[in-house]
Amino acid sequence: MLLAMDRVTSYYGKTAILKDFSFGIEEGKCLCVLGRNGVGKTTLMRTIMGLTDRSIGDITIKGTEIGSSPTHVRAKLGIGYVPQGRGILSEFTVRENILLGTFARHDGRPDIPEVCLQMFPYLKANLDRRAGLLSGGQKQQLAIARALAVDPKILLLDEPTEGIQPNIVHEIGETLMTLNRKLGITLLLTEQHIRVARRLGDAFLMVDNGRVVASGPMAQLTDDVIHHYLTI
Ligand SMILES: Nc1ncnc2c1ncn2[C@@H]1O[C@H](COP(=O)(O)OP(=O)(O)OP(=O)(O)O)[C@@H](O)[C@H]1O
Repeated sequence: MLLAMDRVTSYYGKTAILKDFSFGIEEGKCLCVLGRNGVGKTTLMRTIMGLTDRSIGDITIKGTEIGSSPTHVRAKLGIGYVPQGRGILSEFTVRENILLGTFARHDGRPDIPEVCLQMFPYLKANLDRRAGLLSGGQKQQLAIARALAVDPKILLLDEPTEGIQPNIVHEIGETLMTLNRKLGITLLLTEQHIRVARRLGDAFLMVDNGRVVASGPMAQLTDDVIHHYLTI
């Protein structure tokens, strides 16, 4: 397994949000995390990055235990993170936003890796543009480019298509497909669009009330499972 959790419970204050949570993702695969609003999907991402108040249980990357490591150490071990809402700094340029990602590179190189620009011609042509002027889809590209700047083995993406115009959702899906299938970057993402999840994911993880309630190869994500856990 590239990344794995074994019986992890994660807390905000004294409240356990993620409970006894176990899963694994093999190198090169794409795992889609599904579940209704508020079930703990974002908390899962933040727990992997070390951004909740506290967690117990094992979190490993390539067998190395990271559950008590600070966030920057986890990033350096090859975990890139595209947070919900993207976390773009509006007053900074496209270039500066991407460079922010390079701080966590394991080789310490402070330049923009070629892959970031190859993937996103718009960003390449607009490096000096203020990020606040970008469209939602372009900001999402920028957040992905910034996460790629750490040269990650695995990319965590929290709702990458949220708040994006319907016609661009497909485009973001294609970008993620390229990262996974062509560049071999392992993906762990939360996704509201079932069609996108089905197309991208090798496997799924259904979360309810902070626990894994169903999981398996994407072919096993039946309409029944969706109906049971996702419709209100
Ligand atoms: N910083 C925080 N402090 C305390 N409680 C929090 C914090 N962040 C989230 N929670 C709580 O943890 C639970 C899970 O939230 P989380 O954001 O992980 O869910 P989610 O599945 O990602 O939902 P959404 O899709 O709405 O973002 C919620 O009950 C939420 O109120």
